Amino acid sequence: MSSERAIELCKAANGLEKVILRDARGSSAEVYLYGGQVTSWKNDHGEELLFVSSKAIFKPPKAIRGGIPICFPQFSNHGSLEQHGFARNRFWSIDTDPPPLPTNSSSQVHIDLILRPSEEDMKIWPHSYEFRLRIALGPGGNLMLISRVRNTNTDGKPFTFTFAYHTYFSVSDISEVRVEGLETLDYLDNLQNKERFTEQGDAITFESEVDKIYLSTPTKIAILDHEKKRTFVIRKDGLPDAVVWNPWDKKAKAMADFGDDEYKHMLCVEAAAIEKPITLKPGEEWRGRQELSAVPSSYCSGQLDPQKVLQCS
Ligand SMILES: O=P(O)(O)OC[C@H]1O[C@@H](O)[C@H](O)[C@@H](O)[C@@H]1O
Repeated sequence: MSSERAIELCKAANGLEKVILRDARGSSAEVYLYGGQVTSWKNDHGEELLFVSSKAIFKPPKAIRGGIPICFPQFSNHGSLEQHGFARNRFWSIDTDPPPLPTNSSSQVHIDLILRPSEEDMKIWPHSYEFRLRIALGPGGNLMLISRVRNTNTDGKPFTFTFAYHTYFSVSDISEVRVEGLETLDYLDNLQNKERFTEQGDAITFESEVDKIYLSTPTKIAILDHEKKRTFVIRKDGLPDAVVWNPWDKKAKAMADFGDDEYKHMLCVEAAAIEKPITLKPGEEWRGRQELSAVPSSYCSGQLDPQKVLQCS
């Protein structure tokens, strides 16, 4: 753990343990050890940037509805495991002595978590692994997540997995939101038997349920919230795909842990590795990194490059 004063471990809902990170300028993040899940990210004005449902159930075995669930070792129902794998409803531990990372994130306020399989887990996914997750508050209050998955099998066997940072962004009104960086890309539509389509030229806007896996996406994606005059920028490495999900009204009503109207105030854009699953031989390690920033923005229609969106703020 870095700088003790900036990190607090406390008991939260239902006795679950939560780590709070605070940087010198007042940005903060909260992480539940249950799920290794970020449940809050606030800017230096104390504004919440992530969505967590008012109906979220903070109790195992249900995953927490909102924040940044970790989907591992399976995204969605792309395999025989439970939906989105099991990492999001396991208890992670604080990793007090993680191997160094070749980034400068160790100088920032950060916490390292680790997940290893239990004997029960080995029955459903018979592989030995170490999943290390670093959560850091970077310059300007950026939220960085770095995942490292290592194959520690002693039987010589490789394993294969899919992965997503299932980030729920808080938005003012979904009808006023547009996503830039995914136009003209191919996607698999989960609402149409995972059939493959090509997105048309315009930035993506929302007027009904959406559940798409965009393939081979750029490393930067922007979410423009017109009403809030805020732009989220997602930067990602090792995560070629991006899922865009909003349940809209009917699915919202069908989810017990989600308010009927809450779909208006959230959008999931999920940095992911799905189409080409990751295979690791014993001793090999995979790394997947996501950095989120939130900046004030004016409405810049048709800017395909998120960097330009930043420049015109
Ligand atoms: O309800 P869950 O298991 O958290 O999943 C929520 C959604 O997660 C998205 O990532 C999937 O693409 C959707 O198909 C799914 O409905």
